[in-house]
Amino acid sequence: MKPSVILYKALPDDLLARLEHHFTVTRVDDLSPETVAQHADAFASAEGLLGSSEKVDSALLEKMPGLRATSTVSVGYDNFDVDALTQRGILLMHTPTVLTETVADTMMTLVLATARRALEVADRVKNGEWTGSIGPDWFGIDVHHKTLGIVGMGRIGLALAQRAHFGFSMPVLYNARSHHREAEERFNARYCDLDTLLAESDFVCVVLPLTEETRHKFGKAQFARMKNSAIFINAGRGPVVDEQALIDALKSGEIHAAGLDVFEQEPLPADSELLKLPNVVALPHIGSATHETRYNMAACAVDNLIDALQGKVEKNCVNPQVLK
Ligand SMILES: NC(=O)C1=CN([C@@H]2O[C@H](COP(=O)(O)OP(=O)(O)OC[C@H]3O[C@@H](n4cnc5c(N)ncnc54)[C@H](OP(=O)(O)O)[C@@H]3O)[C@@H](O)[C@H]2O)C=CC1
Ligand SMILES: O=CC(=O)O
Repeated sequence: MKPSVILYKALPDDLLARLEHHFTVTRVDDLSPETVAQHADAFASAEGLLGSSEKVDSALLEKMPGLRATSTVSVGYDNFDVDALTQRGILLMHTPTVLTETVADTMMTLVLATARRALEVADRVKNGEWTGSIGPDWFGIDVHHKTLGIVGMGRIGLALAQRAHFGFSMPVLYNARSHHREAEERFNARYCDLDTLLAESDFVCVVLPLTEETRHKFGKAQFARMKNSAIFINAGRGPVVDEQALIDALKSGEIHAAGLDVFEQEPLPADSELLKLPNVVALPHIGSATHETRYNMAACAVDNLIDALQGKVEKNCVNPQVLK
């Protein structure tokens, strides 16, 4: 008999067929208690779980006593209680690498859009305000040759450094828990403590995972250390930033602008003060959202689950200690 799997995300037809070739698949809309109760037998017998953007915690795991592997269609895994999974001997698989270049492109989009005020002035054109030669109140600031600070020099940070160094001749500063020789040798990146990076960067680009150490790592004190001309970019996770402190810093002129792909609450509430600020570019968490990359992530997640349930895990495992 094929192992049973719960699927809580829509997949392209060919990938669904691949999954169904290996497993008996129960498709659900979400992992809410109501959905779990409605499909109680399927959850109770499931050996695998595949999807994204839903909390997987102890309460859910209680309902899934046969679970052996979870596979998320994302690289970030802050929605998962990793300790609870590991204690129960359940593998957690994720999708690093396949989305790296696309997310770095998104970050560069935010750098350019904020610096050149692309959305703001495009709106003026649409509103019929381009009625003569534009003046300095339409101007932006240069990106090329400015200093770009990267907080989180992992896979995506490295791809961002490549773009900044080769594409825009930008000096690159970085901060992470450890030194990254590849970034230093290939992109001339300079390791800094966080305070130095904040003080010296024209663009502060954050691409950190959400953990207990990174939650609210950026607050009033960090924005105060930045230049008044600094532009703050966040494509890691919203709660890495104290959003109210960011709003205050933007309103008071402590920093110049912000480009954000992630927020403390997603979707961003329509009444968020961020949406009222002309110096904010807010994107709806589209870091990896291209047709090609989202397909590749889904394919990776399907293959990861097949590998995990067949005992063939060689990569993409968050808690490999379960295998020992
Ligand atoms: N907006 C979007 O759509 C997307 C957002 N993301 C987010 O980006 C994150 C990073 O992805 P990726 O680059 O692949 O991950 P990596 O694991 O490759 O990189 C993470 C980096 O963060 C650093 N880091 C972690 N904790 C700390 C800390 N406490 N202090 C300083 N640095 C720290 C790591 O340091 P060290 O190298 O020293 O270990 C590493 O350099 C994901 O976890 C996810 O949250 C990812 C994809 C899309
Ligand atoms: O936010 C997206 C991810 O893959 O993590």
